[in-house]
Amino acid sequence: MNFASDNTSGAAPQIMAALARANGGHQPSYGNDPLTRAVEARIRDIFEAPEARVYLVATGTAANALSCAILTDPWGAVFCHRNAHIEEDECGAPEFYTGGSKLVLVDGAHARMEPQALRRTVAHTGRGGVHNVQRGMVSITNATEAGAVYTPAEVKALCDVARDFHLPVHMDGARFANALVAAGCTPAEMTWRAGVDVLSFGGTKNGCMGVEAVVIFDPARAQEFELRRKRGGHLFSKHRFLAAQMQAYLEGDLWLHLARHANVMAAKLSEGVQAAPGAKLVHPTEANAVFAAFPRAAHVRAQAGGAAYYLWPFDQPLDGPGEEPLAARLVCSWATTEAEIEAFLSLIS
Ligand SMILES: Cc1ncc(COP(=O)(O)O)c(C=O)c1O
Ligand SMILES: C[C@@H](O)[C@H](N)C(=O)O
Repeated sequence: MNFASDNTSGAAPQIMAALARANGGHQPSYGNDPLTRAVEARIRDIFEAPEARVYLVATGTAANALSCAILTDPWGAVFCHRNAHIEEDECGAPEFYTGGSKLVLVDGAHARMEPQALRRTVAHTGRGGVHNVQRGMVSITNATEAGAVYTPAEVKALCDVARDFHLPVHMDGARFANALVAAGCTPAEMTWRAGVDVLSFGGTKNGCMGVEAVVIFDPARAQEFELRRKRGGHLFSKHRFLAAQMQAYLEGDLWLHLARHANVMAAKLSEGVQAAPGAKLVHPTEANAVFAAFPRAAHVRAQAGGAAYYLWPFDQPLDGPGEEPLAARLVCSWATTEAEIEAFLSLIS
């Protein structure tokens, strides 16, 4: 029973088979191979964006930090939610790769930025001239760090605020497939049609071994990304192995099938947890993660029974003071089974 993260799942068999198939003979390096060309074209097709530029990297943090670096000056603010991954879990990589941009935090329920809160925060920034950081860019996470999903209309509402201040928008889509399946829209509707300029299109959490695609909808921004990717040490020399994963991921809509499975498992788990004694959701279950509080005794039984998961927030101890129920983050993936869910529910009920 592993609900610790979708990062703990293995790679889907189709991905591993694709890696083995791609391992024959010699291929041009650094992304000059035919497989990479094919994947770039496929992604432009999926996003209905023939002018988009596509770049593969191996981690979501690299995708996010390099995306921020082409969207803001070092003296610019990166407006993001206070629980954004780029704020809480990337060890300052966005600040590092941008040359020192300041992350300016915005509130909103379920780690979704609230448009008026964004507007107020941006309006307040940079009014003191050289004495203040300037307005730089906006970064949205979809699905969010609290398992919620922005609809295209909600993405557009934030992008409209950004546009009013002439700011570009990045989307951290480490779980983009989960958000897309949940929202039931097209990739274009969830991104550039809503006003997103650059997308970190995740594959790793959703069944790949390690690949993320940065999709840059304005080709004028591409050259700088190419230089920053190489300079940052994120240009894979045996690039065919990133491309092979991404090609298999997109083949036959595998990416959507894997995400749908994870979301369905999370919905099943969420329903079961809510029926458990003393349990309640702390965030809505909209994608592949369940955020719920349940009694400490249930946590003790679950962990003694072999369930792997994190308390939420991550750093609180199970044996700390107090009697109130403790919250947990329970993440489902392409590999989650109904048997795992039934076993977990039996332990907490
Ligand atoms: C929302 C979100 N964005 C970005 C990342 C970064 O991905 P990576 O750990 O591959 O750097 C993660 C990691 O799980 C994540 O949860
Ligand atoms: C660091 C942790 O948040 C990781 N990104 C995960 O979602 O599991």
